[in-house]
Amino acid sequence: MVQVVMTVAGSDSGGGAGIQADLKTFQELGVFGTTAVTAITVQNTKGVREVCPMTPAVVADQMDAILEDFDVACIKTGMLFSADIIRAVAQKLHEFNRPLLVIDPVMIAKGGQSLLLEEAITALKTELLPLATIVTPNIPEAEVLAEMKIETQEDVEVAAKKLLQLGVKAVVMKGGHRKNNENAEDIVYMENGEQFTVSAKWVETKDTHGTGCTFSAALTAELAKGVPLQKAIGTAKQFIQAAISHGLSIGHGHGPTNHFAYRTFNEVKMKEDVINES
Ligand SMILES: Nc1ncnc2c1ncn2[C@@H]1O[C@H](COP(=O)(O)OP(=O)(O)OP(=O)(O)O)[C@@H](O)[C@H]1O
Ligand SMILES: Cc1ncc(COP(=O)(O)O)c(N)n1
Repeated sequence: MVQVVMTVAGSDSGGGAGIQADLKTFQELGVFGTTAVTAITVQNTKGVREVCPMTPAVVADQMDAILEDFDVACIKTGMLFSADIIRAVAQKLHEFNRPLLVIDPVMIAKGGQSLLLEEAITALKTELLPLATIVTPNIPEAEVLAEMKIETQEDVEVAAKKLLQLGVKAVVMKGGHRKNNENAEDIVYMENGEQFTVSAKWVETKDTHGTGCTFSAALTAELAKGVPLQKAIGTAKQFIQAAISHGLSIGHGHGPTNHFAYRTFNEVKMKEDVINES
């Protein structure tokens, strides 16, 4: 039976990030995607021109409609925009028995525009993160959530541990913003103290619009299928690596990643395992 997943995120009219990236990724990985739209963004590869948030009640109603009808195996959150929307989402998760939850703590678009109000950070930390199966911050997002500067490898670990203390079960510290990261390494910290890395090959490209959304959507799809966490993260890494390295080069700014590359270029799938135990 096909697994149903839901993304609670913003719409990207440019199609490379947000709800659109999530649905394309879900489709490619064989799960049935549903949505609760938190905001409409007027956006293309050159940036975000306008943000039009939904009311928290409409976000909650969309979640209700899906969760009372389908047996949703895994939910992911992306752009949540405001504290009120975050509270509405957290309340629905409690009401519907907290399914598996992937939180991509989206804060700032590649073009620099804010996708999360500053007033929402406390609600994200105190109301939503404690419900997470896994959270996937990039380095600037981890700095905000852990309230510290991240410069060294030790800083990455200290910040991850702070997030685990909020009640998150696992943290993927994504490496897309780390300097000299030629293995595109992401580091995963688990609540039981285990850690491992996933790595690939750094791709020199400007076409990275939606990398974080696509990675967390792939992870959501795999978890929904019952794949264990470590293997699910490995597949998500292969999916995003294929999507970046076969970038589409469309638009005039940061082009989108190629969501169908993982399926099309199966040499990537056959690559040796991306997981490195430490
Ligand atoms: N140029 C690149 N080459 C290879 N892998 C990359 C590259 N840029 C990002 N990645 C990988 O893509 C995934 C997403 O990481 P990234 O840090 O870019 O997320 P993000 O900043 O949240 O994305 P977004 O900007 O879309 O929100 C990670 O696995 C990261 O290692
Ligand atoms: C609706 C929405 N959600 C997420 C992102 C982040 O993606 P990026 O950092 O690549 O711009 C975005 N730009 N728009």
